[in-house]
Amino acid sequence: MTVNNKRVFYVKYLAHEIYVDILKKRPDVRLDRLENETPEATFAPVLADAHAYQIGAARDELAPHFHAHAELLKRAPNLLIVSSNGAGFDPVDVDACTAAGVLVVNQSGGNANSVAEHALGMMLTLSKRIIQSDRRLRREANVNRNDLIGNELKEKTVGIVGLGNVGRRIAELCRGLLHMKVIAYDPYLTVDEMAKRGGEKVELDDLLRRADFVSISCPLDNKSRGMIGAREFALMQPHAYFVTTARGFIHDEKALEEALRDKRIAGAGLDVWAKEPPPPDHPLLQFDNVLASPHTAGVTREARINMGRIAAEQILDALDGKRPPRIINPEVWPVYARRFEKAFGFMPG
Ligand SMILES: O=C(O)CC[C@@H](O)C(=O)O
Repeated sequence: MTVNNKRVFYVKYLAHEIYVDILKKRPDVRLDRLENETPEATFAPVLADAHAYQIGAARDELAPHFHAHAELLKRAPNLLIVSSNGAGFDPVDVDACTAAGVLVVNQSGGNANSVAEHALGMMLTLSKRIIQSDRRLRREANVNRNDLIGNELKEKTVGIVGLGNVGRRIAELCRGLLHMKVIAYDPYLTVDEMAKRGGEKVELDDLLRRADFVSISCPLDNKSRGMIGAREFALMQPHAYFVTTARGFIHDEKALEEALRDKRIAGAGLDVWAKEPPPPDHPLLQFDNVLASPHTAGVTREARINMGRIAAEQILDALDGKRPPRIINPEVWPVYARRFEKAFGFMPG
């Protein structure tokens, strides 16, 4: 085996050590670690050499010069694969990668349970008014319990937007654990596929009108960007909660602020933001009925280990000439295969 002929680089703080451990076991792989603070000039030689690049999934967390855009790709002529640490791949310009013959993979499914549990936690916390109870108890001597009447989730309707890995797990938990009714909007799934994933297929407007909890778990793309705005919040019931663990920009923050101010909905659970992390004086953080987290739905030990392992396996698949299972741009394969052959002397299968 040729030593060190496959070159991988990753941005340090984003990768779990299991990722490093797996790749380090391979004598044919040279692994370069960069820090998020590494200046552009320093990583130019690494870039010029690299076959594989492990990148973060959240846009604002990664220094802009690390984003996999056309400029970066021009300076990385040997690059075969860009791999996002998450299910999302915000810092990756997929079209530019496809044009350059570079495979893009994500780690979809690796953090699905963690994200779904977070969505469920938000629904429970909001509905049972746990945060409000906690806050009031800390500042008031005689809290009136009747001000804090909550609702059970049992037999309520959850409307899930996007029934992929995360949405499906939310559906399972809501139905199985809490005996909720599940309706879902996902234009990519048929009625039967939806039923297999435990949801009744409905259109988005219908979902917004019927749901007691609206939970967003679809990817951010051109179709979902701005999908939930003033019109959509107006369709929701006044007692309904809006929860999102997907991406900022799918919902319009200004419209949500207005819906909350006008009491058109009961509250919101927000893990994702247009700008992350949101500043403490963000208007949405001023509402007592907003439960907020800084994109931590998938930040659990278990998810990090899963994601790191899957990411390392997919990088090795690609560098060993096997087709990784989670390709975002499968149409690139023929061009990729020719580039791979040129680099390693055989066609990937
Ligand atoms: O960095 C992470 O925790 C992953 C982000 C998560 O939203 C995902 O895209 O899977």
